[in-house]
Amino acid sequence: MLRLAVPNKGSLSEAAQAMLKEAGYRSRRDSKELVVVDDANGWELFFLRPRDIAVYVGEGTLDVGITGRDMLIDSGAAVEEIMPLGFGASTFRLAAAAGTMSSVHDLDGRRIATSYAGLLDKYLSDQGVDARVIKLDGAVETAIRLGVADAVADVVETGTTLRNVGLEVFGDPIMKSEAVLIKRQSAPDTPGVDQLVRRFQGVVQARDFVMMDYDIRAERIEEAIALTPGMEGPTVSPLHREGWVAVRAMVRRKNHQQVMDQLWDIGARAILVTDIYACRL
Ligand SMILES: Nc1ncnc2c1ncn2[C@@H]1O[C@H](COP(=O)(O)OP(=O)(O)OP(=O)(O)O)[C@@H](O)[C@H]1O
Ligand SMILES: O=P(O)(O)OC[C@H]1O[C@H](OP(=O)(O)OP(=O)(O)O)[C@H](O)[C@@H]1O
Ligand SMILES: [Mg+2]
Repeated sequence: MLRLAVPNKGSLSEAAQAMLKEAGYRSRRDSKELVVVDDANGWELFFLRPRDIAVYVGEGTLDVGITGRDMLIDSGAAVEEIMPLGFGASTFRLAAAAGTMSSVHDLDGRRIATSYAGLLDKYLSDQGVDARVIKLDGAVETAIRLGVADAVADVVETGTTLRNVGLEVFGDPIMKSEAVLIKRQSAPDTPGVDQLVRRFQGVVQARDFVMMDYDIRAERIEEAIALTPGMEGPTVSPLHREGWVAVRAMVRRKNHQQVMDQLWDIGARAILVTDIYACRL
């Protein structure tokens, strides 16, 4: 049996379980279940804190894990990224009371609160800044108000948490993160892990693309193919109506409305867009 680590709580937990389910793996019945055996696929799933996952995988006790890229870097564990998973996007940033700081160099000799001390230490030394890092477990935004720190370094997604306590980001973003699949550094490829990666890639692609079907006059087909080139090339089939063809192609979800506008302008009609339930490209 291969072993996969899945976040048991926090921002990545639900999305990671949804991905496993879509990829055909068992998920847990309730949030108190810490180990799930998926006999059909030959995997044991371990539900662990996202922060600990890189450590377990780095020690070689688990084959692969799902965690945040920021947590991977923060852990300093001997792990490497196999693939990004397309959820849990966030940016790791510096913040301070509005108008008080403008660059990382303003932090020289100051105190910075964070729950990502490994990541912050590395950034400060790369930037040649000598500051004191105060390691906290969470809710670090409050540390400034309570006089424990002059600035914070934390995950920002919508910015709501910072705004609520009157803080503002400053300096360059430290890093962009998202959920990633990880393995131990230079661990050999195994068929079971390759299969999991292919399934996850299928889920990411099924979410990224839609299927587009439309009818168009045969003489406009080259223009249409330029707009919807598909993967290996679109499927073009004859229509019962003389001089018309039907086209079927995968299109990036985020562009699909623009593509529909452009197809309409060159005379395409009966344009249909459907979700892709699963795929292997
Ligand atoms: N608001 C958010 N939006 C998107 N991703 C986030 C957000 N907060 C954290 N993350 C990401 O989720 C990952 C794990 O963070 P999370 O907050 O779940 O862990 P934690 O702080 O250890 O757990 P908890 O918050 O339950 O104590 C990190 O990679 C982080 O970048
Ligand atoms: O920009 P926003 O959308 O407001 O999200 C960012 C917040 O989300 C996370 O907190 P979490 O809920 O994980 O609590 P924690 O600080 O205890 O980890 C993170 O630490 C920020 O506080
Ligand atoms: Mg958190």
